[in-house]
Amino acid sequence: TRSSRPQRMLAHVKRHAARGDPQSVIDAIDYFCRHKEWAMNVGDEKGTILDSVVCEVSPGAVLELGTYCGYSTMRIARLLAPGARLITLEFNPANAAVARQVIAWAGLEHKVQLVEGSSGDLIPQMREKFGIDSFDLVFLDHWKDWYLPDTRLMEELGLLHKGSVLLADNVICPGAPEYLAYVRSSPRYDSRYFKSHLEYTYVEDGLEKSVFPGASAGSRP
Ligand SMILES: O=C(NC/C=C/[C@H]1O[C@@H](n2cnc3cncnc32)[C@H](O)[C@@H]1O)c1cc([N+](=O)[O-])cc(O)c1O
Ligand SMILES: [Mg+2]
Repeated sequence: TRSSRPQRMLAHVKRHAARGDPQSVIDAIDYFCRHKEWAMNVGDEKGTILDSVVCEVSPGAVLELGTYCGYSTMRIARLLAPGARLITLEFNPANAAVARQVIAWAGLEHKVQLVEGSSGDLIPQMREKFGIDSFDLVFLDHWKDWYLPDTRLMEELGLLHKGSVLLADNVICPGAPEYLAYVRSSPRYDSRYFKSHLEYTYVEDGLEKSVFPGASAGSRP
């Protein structure tokens, strides 16, 4: 059967990127998506915003929702301090298989825990199965109408602490209107929009960075 776009992307990485060199893998994927086949990686322009937030937070524990081919997984993992942990969730086994190989080609597999399954099922298992108490940074890039329910789930499970940062891709295109309305209106978040463009295009898109000031915020005085 015909190969998939993620498989063709992986083949391009193996042909053009140097093993153990995350930047060359990132650059190869950006080249592939810009000049051969568009794909829904966060991309280079929004990627630099992602990088700056990761460096600012310098997280000990990161959760990524929606691995896809592992592009943003690599962007985050390459900036993590020794001992910091990145857990990334992906429910499509074919995408997970490609992502594992992309992450391994970059030599970042020891920094990443790629877990196959749906966020709704796996988020409640973070403590018992992965020994995670709370996340310093969450990157939301999975199905857009799951951003809000998964955020509510993380709140209810106490997986966000004072200062935890939620960074959401695509809040304009394709858009996550309910999520955006929630984080921008809730007294529980200090939210800021980073204007950019949809990956590899001139269409407007952006990232929303929302800091969780703590469960006490927004409660009755
Ligand atoms: O639709 C988009 N992203 C959805 C991402 C989906 C990826 O996350 C997984 N997933 C989904 N819910 C999941 C729940 N749990 C685990 N993995 C999950 C899917 O198996 C897929 O690998 C998108 C679309 C455009 N676009 O221009 O159209 C641009 C973008 O940047 C995008 O991110
Ligand atoms: Mg996206």
